[in-house]
Amino acid sequence: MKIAVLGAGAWGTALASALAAQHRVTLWGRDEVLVSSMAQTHYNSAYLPNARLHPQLRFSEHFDKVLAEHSSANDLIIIATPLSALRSISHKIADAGIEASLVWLCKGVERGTLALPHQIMADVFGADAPVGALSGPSFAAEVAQHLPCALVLASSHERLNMGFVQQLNQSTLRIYHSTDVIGVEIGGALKNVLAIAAGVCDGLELGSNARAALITRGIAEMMRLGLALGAQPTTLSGLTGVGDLILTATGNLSRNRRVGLALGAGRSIADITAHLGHVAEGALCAHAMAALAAQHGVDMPITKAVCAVLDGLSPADAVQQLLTREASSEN
Ligand SMILES: NC(=O)C1=CN([C@@H]2O[C@H](COP(=O)(O)OP(=O)(O)OC[C@H]3O[C@@H](n4cnc5c(N)ncnc54)[C@H](O)[C@@H]3O)[C@@H](O)[C@H]2O)C=CC1
Ligand SMILES: O=C(CO)COP(=O)(O)O
Repeated sequence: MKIAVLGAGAWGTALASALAAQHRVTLWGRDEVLVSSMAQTHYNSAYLPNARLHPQLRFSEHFDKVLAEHSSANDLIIIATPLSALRSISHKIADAGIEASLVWLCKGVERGTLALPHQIMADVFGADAPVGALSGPSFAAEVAQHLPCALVLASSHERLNMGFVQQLNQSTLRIYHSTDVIGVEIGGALKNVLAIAAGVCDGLELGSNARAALITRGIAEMMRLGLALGAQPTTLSGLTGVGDLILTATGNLSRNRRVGLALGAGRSIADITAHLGHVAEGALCAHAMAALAAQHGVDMPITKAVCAVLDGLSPADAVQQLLTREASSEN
């Protein structure tokens, strides 16, 4: 299969390299200098410096040319930018009038509109377009080292749901299919916010009991919001929900967890993001997530606490506020 990956950050690069073992893959990046250096060295020095990229992986900085080469219904285009760029890059793809299927990797809720990624795509391409979300517990650095990883491709379109899933599966990359796009996207968006909370908890050295409690109560928030939006409980407890939360809340490769650790250690969010070098979607969408929950009348105390810390409340005070809420039933 011919695949174009648009966006040469950590995840786009790692996935493109993994898929290049079985497909003809072109990685598009907007930074000419980085693309040229990747083509010469087969390393992405800016976003994934320790992984040698697959020798068959192709590179390009020519957006229109890459789209023209992946314009048929048999081709797949994977959008690997942060959520903030999904709408603008999708409009550029729509302008090209191509028939390829589209998959996005970003996780989050759009600020302002409170749209999930699939709603952004429906705005741009219409409700019946062959599009889908690829999500799940997947640190880019591990996928780039060919370590095993399981993902979910969620789409309501037959072409993606069965056809492409079969073709994308390979020995170290197991891809399940799902039609529960909302469930997959809510889990992926919220786990980033909850990973910040877990990082804060560990940054404050509150112990393993506290972290287990926080993650479990985070799952309760994920279930409440997901169910209110029409997600299936089995999706929320699956790879893209609880699975990705376990990874991101406990694994130090997570940028969101590292944001939380640094907040817990007393650093400001402005200082942390200025030095992170990557996107931390949880920090960008925590307020939108809280607004979405409020819109649906869903109580999300941990998400609200993360928003308060991002707004400058001291992490210790945020923890005190969480712990001293009125007693309530667990369920
Ligand atoms: N890194 C990881 O392990 C995983 C990341 N994700 C998600 O994938 C998305 C991308 O993450 P990463 O690649 O890790 O981020 P990153 O911060 O490593 O790289 C972001 C890339 O997007 C590019 N970009 C930003 N705005 C753009 C625009 N308007 N047009 C074209 N390119 C643009 C940047 O130049 C950079 O190459 C995020 O939503 C993230 O949550 C999902 C699963 C795993
Ligand atoms: O989504 C991810 C793993 O599945 C990556 O998480 P971070 O963005 O926190 O690094």
